Amino acid sequence: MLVGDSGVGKTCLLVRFKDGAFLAGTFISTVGIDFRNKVLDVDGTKVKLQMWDTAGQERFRSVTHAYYRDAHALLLLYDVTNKASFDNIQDWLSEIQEHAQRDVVLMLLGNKVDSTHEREVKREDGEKLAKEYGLPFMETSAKSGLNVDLAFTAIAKELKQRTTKAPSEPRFRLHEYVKREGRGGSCCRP
Ligand SMILES: Nc1nc2c(ncn2[C@@H]2O[C@H](COP(=O)(O)OP(=O)(O)OP(=O)(O)O)[C@@H](O)[C@H]2O)c(=O)[nH]1
Repeated sequence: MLVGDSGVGKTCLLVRFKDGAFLAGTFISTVGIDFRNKVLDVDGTKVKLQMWDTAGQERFRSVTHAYYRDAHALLLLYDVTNKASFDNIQDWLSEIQEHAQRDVVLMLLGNKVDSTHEREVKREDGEKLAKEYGLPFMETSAKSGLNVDLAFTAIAKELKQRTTKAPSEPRFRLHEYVKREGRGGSCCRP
């Protein structure tokens, strides 16, 4: 499930992952909740991800609350060009604590990293916040595609392990995987 303020790029991130395209142009806010499926090959196993795209607008909050309970993983997004969306992360974390399952997989993403000139949130600030809450963190761009597949693949690997891991299999380590595989945030032309 993707959560975060309105306009941070949740729908675009999902569309980039699902269809490999960027939704440029007019911003159409999600109403309530929407979902898309994608089947991934994770180390030889087919994993079907059902991805719920929530509305960031305050007025839909009660609708999205109802979905937290069933979510296995949450991608919490802010927009690196919008400081307010970053400042609101703490409030989102409180919501998550209140409504989501205790063992939900949670990842923090700073999106729109392609907009280098408009950046208002430094990468280090994202890293610091993530560290404070013990969250895996990456900067992404739905526009350039930076780290988008990686974020969803990491989640899929973690979820697959939680359901099917044999005792003899090595443990998948989400934090380490994201740190190792994630690419730098301020490069990459669209
Ligand atoms: N430059 C840039 N723009 C982006 C990126 N992702 C989204 N946008 C733009 O940001 C605006 C909002 O994107 P959405 O994906 O609709 O935002 P949302 O978080 O789903 O918004 P709600 O549905 O209201 O919660 C759109 O105009 C997008 O084109 C990105 O990675 N880079």
